[in-house]
Amino acid sequence: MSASQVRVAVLGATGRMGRAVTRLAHEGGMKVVCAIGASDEGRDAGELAGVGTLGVPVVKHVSAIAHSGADVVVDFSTPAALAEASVVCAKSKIALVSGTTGLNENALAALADAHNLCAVLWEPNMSVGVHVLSMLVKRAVSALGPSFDIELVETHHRAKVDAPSGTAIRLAEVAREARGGEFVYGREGRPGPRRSEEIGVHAVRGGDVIGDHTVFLFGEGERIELTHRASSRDLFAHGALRAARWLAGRPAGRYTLAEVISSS
Ligand SMILES: NC(=O)C1=CN([C@@H]2O[C@H](COP(=O)(O)OP(=O)(O)OC[C@H]3O[C@@H](n4cnc5c(N)ncnc54)[C@H](OP(=O)(O)O)[C@@H]3O)[C@@H](O)[C@H]2O)C=CC1
Ligand SMILES: O=C(O)C1=N[C@H](C(=O)O)C[C@H](O)C1
Repeated sequence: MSASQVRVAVLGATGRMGRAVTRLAHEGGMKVVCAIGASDEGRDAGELAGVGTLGVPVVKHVSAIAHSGADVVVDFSTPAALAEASVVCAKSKIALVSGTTGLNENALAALADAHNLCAVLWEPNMSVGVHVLSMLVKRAVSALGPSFDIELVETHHRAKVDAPSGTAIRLAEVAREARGGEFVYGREGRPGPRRSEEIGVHAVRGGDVIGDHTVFLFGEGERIELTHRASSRDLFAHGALRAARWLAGRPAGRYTLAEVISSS
């Protein structure tokens, strides 16, 4: 769909990502028709996002999506809110783009059910740069072979509630698919010498870091470090809105950012 035709419901509209999504959707000519947040009920979503009054008051209930006229929901919220939205989108046949991380079994099951009834795209990282990073990781891990040790370090702002980041888990999965292995989350005590099959995953939290990911590949006498650093949340919001434009109107199914990038 062209941007001006797409009607968007923003789930998590009062949050860091949701405000960026609302602002960039509006600036990009999309119509924000619904805004959901746990607080700030009744406040205008455009004012919260710094783009002036949009006439879209924040509502608390995810069920509002059903009657909003939205073509697509863009979600950056919590696993519980995403689980609820998956059910509403599935029933109402509304497309769902979600970047929420730290998903529990309930949210994963709700998303999996929704794939059968509406178009769903869930990605732990909506940036094109991280998409390319994961291709580089796959290639480097395969080329270097088992003599190189794989460790991942992610760094995020102090307010992040899940660890390790969804992106770090995805990158670790990419490495494991390339050559097998076993995830080790942090180390403490006396774990003994590192085993070659370990894929170490480590989370650092502090300040206002938007999101850094480094994949270390340690060999004898050399190492490779593949790093992505986000310096603005806008890149994630842009990626999610690009996906939303692409996904709106598509048949039920599970879609990926890779498909969006390769075809739009
Ligand atoms: N895939 C990607 O590219 C990215 C993913 N993320 C992920 O997105 C998620 C949100 O991140 P961020 O914006 O920083 O977090 P925030 O805490 O700033 O925002 C969370 C939003 O969810 C809302 N919310 C919480 N509970 C409910 C509920 N029960 N019903 C409706 N809304 C609810 C909050 O409302 P209120 O503020 O009113 O309490 C808020 O609007 C995280 O999982 C994060 O990891 C983040 C960046 C990029
Ligand atoms: O919570 C965040 O901020 C981010 N979360 C995502 C994740 O968990 O991977 C993506 C990004 O790094 C920012």
